[in-house]
Amino acid sequence: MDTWWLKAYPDPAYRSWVLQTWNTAVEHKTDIEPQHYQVTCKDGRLITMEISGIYIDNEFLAIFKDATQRMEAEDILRDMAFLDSLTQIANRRRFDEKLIQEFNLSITTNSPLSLILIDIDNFKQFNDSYGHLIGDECLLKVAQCISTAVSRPEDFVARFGGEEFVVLLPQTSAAGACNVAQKIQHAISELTIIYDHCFTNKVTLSLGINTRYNQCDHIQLLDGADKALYKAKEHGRDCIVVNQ
Ligand SMILES: Nc1nc2c(ncn2[C@@H]2O[C@H](COP(=O)(O)OP(=O)(O)OP(=O)(O)O)[C@@H](O)[C@H]2O)c(=O)[nH]1
Repeated sequence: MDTWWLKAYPDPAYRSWVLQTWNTAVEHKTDIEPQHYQVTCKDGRLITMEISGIYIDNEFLAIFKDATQRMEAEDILRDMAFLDSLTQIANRRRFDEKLIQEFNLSITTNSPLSLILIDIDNFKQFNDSYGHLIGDECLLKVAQCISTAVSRPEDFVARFGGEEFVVLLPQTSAAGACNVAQKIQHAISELTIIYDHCFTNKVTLSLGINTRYNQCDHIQLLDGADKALYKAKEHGRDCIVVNQ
């Protein structure tokens, strides 16, 4: 049995936590609620077991279920619910959740929070010239460019809808957000999309920035970025505007 414990739970800290959970249940003669444990198989594979225990007349009945496949399926479903299938970045639903989380965190920690709303310029014309498939490829490449330009782990990129993207920048002032917006513009200026063996016209973006200010709520934060984006379009596109 000791050898089994060593093999199934090679990490000493994790093994001691699992043992403690089980020993406590045995001591208190209580059932063990189903929990997931990472168990190492004989061949070294790591699987997730759902393990529960029922205490019956001084005996303990342990129930082991391999939950690996179910959890993988759940991961896929979660990804499908929160990932945009075309661009493989977070979707609008995920962004809406994240915005509220980060907004509340920025109030609690009294730190700045900036948001960049991005729209591909004249995308209707792009689709009309090259077709929807190349349009879709363009959206995927723009999403990749934005994600690569945004480097800090806490920064968050999502497809806002259609040809619009959004970047959420925790702990970032308006000046910092401008730097990120410039990096995105630079990355896009180097973007190439091939149509019929030739490069398509250059893709450009309009970007609107807003930073959380006192008394504003998360809707106003988004609304301010939208107003700035509208101004960027009015100013002739391919530019960055900060909401004042
Ligand atoms: N290929 C493709 N096109 C999309 C997708 N979502 C939105 N679009 C297209 O994006 C275009 C957006 O057009 P408009 O809202 O007129 O904006 P625009 O042409 O970019 O003009 P400005 O924003 O003013 O620069 C429309 O033609 C939509 O059909 C998509 O998933 N794939």
